[in-house]
Amino acid sequence: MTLLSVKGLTKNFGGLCAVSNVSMEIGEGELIGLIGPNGAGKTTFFNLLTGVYEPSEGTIELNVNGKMTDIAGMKPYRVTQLGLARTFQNIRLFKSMTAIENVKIAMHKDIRYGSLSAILRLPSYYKEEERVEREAQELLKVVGLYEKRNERADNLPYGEQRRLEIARALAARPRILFLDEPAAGMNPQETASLTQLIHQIRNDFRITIVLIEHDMSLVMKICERIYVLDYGKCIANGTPQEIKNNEFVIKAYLGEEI
Ligand SMILES: Nc1ncnc2c1ncn2[C@@H]1O[C@H](COP(=O)(O)OP(=O)(O)OP(=O)(O)O)[C@@H](O)[C@H]1O
Repeated sequence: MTLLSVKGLTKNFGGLCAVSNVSMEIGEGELIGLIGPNGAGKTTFFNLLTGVYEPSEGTIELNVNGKMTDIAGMKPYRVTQLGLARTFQNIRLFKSMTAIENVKIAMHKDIRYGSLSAILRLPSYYKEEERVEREAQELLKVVGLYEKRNERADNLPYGEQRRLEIARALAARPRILFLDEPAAGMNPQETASLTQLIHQIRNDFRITIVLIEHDMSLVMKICERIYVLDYGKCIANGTPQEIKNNEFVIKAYLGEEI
């Protein structure tokens, strides 16, 4: 089943065409890689899908209860409500909050008590707070940060901050998770364990994942399909094997190992 359908997506910044006529079909449960040299337009593409930018041209349709719905230009909070969550290339945690507070704050959209219950501290308030606490703890276990749940986010090593961002994105119960360079700044061991984690999340949470990544070992190991951007254009898409052998891709990465 098609979950997200992107057609002819284009974004111009003045005279620069950062994303040019890109189309992409994403099926439910797929794990898709988006690669390309620096400045190819990958983050801009994510920003268009998650409502940060309005497209200059093109359509973005999300399957909402079986109906393809145009989400292009919708506000980011609305896009999140419809089931798209993301992490950022430059980590955006609440630095002075603890790990668990960072996860809990992302659950606000489905908190089930009213403001009156909160002010009067009614039983429904405590019950709901317990549920949120329990779910946040479970998510921290998934990403391997349960023991560090009470540490401030900015005291965590870089690799753990990236994992915390993933837990926070999962707290929004997404249908599609967009990961922007999740392995950036990680050493080879951290990257290997992150690779496993992403695979496990896709299988356990039964969600669709699209990731931007420069680490080819990660991309080639877990992505079922890969799209390649170069100067804003999609120059190839296919299985990891097809991408490895694609002459346009080899040219775009001239001299680099794919
Ligand atoms: N808000 C903006 N205003 C003007 N130009 C922008 C803006 N955002 C991105 N660009 C330009 O658009 C092009 C694509 O940038 P983008 O960040 O999407 O590339 P990328 O593939 O994610 O790169 P990297 O791998 O280095 O993160 C670049 O030339 C960038 O300078």
